[in-house]
Amino acid sequence: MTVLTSLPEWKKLSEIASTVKNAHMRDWFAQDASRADKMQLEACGIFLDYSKNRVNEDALKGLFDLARACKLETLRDAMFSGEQINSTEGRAVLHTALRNFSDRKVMVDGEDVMPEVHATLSKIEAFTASVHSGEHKGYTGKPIKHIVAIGIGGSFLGPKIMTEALKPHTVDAVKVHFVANVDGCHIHDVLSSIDFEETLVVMSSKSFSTQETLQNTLTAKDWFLKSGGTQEDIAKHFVAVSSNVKAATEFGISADNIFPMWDWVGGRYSLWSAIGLPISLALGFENFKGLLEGAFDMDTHFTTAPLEENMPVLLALLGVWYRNFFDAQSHVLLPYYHYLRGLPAYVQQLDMESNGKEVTQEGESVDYPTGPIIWGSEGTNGQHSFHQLIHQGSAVIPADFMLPLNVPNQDDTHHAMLASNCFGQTQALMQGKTFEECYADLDGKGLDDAERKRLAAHKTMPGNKPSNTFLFDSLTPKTLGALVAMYEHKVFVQGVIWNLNSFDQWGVELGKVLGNQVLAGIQGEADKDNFDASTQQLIAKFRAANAPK
Ligand SMILES: O=P(O)(O)OC[C@H]1O[C@H](O)[C@H](O)[C@@H](O)[C@@H]1O
Repeated sequence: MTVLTSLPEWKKLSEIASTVKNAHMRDWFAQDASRADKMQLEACGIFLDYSKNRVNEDALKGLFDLARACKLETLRDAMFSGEQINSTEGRAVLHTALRNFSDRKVMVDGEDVMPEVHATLSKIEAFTASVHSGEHKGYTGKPIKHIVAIGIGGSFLGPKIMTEALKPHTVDAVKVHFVANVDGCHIHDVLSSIDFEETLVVMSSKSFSTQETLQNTLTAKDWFLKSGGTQEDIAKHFVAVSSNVKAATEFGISADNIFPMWDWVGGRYSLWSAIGLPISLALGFENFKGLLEGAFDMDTHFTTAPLEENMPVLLALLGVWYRNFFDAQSHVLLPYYHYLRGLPAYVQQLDMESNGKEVTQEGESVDYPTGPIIWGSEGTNGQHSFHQLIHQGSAVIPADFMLPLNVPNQDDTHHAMLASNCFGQTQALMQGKTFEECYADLDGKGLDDAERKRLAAHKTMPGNKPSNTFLFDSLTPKTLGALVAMYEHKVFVQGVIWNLNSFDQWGVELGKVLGNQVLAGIQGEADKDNFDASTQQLIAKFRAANAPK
């Protein structure tokens, strides 16, 4: 038995869960007219209605007791103060320092990192201004019109999805194109549509060793040189963001053109660092700063609000409740806002790369489920496809619905329909439709009783399906920053409860190593006996199809 499952708080929750499983939220709402009023929270411009969850007062109390038993507050403070909580890599975890607008010093190895953070922000601000004003010119004197942002994983998803979410704030001066996949089709499509004299490449790689990013940058460099640029002109057209300044300079990026980041910023937590440069270029520095300010507000809420009123803590505990006591295997995110459609993919990396682990901090196997599968897409589209499984499938799938109360260029009819679908879905999931209601609906349809019962069974929706609903005024940079930080802290809290190191990613690292070994096999530079029979067969097929004709 692990420490977690032997805690009395854990055992108590198991008992509470067995009672709660027999209750229906429909009845709770009928019995308590103030349920919705009691089960809501507001923080940093985000309103949360969590009343449509399968929790009563006992369950909530039990969950907060569990958080305290797991020393959540102590570990939270350890993260913020720069302790090396990433124990397998010996690193501090300080993405919160990147958006620290207080006077608080943040110490790493005895040194305050805030001056470096501020200097980098100033560099981003100045560079953004010089590109937007046309002061930074390409080597033929033309202003920059296109930014090709190359990166993958955390060096891609954050910048791309935040830029997309804040589309109404896009500047006219430049167009930002994101390239992640090593599939040559992607970079080809981008480069073939733009003029190299007006293009700036931003290469983002914390490690400066990621195959996809290096190759895409080499391809862009090759394109630039073949189009007519020279080696000396590269400085005006290529900049890099990396914590590995040595590798970046060796690659040919001039030292002045390197925006630094640090090993205490995890890849999936890096959009707040210079990895966010493409966001600043796409939206303007003030909007990038707005994101950071919103995240800082959420950090302040997370570190100061009592656990019972703490949004990330509450969300995390609800997630633990379903994952560990209701066997929920996944969690769905449903933004009812077209521009926020990428958020599920963003949170997918954040959550699954952080808590997709099965050993505890001490290296023991867990005896409880950990990180769920995160998925989702924009509403209302999903209603016409996968929502079926959320309504009537056999698994519990907790859902996060989110809706801005106002949108840019608002068409009131469209917007009212969007909202009504969002709210209607949460209502349908909670209430369901009983067999008796469905049976009654089939009265007078000329069916015999057996057929009427058979059809009613198919139409019955059990309900009792949990959801959170988030509302915000409109999706400003600040609100988005707060929303993303809220999910970051939710993931952190779950990592604390599950006693995981949420900040390494050894599974992904192995994939990178094996990918390079197989590449050597494909290029005929590795002994085939290095590979299992299946992989040998696949390599052979590929080599045959690509053999010189
Ligand atoms: O920024 P890079 O060093 O190129 O890394 C890019 C990505 O690589 C890996 O896949 C990691 O798991 C991600 O967390 C990281 O964001």
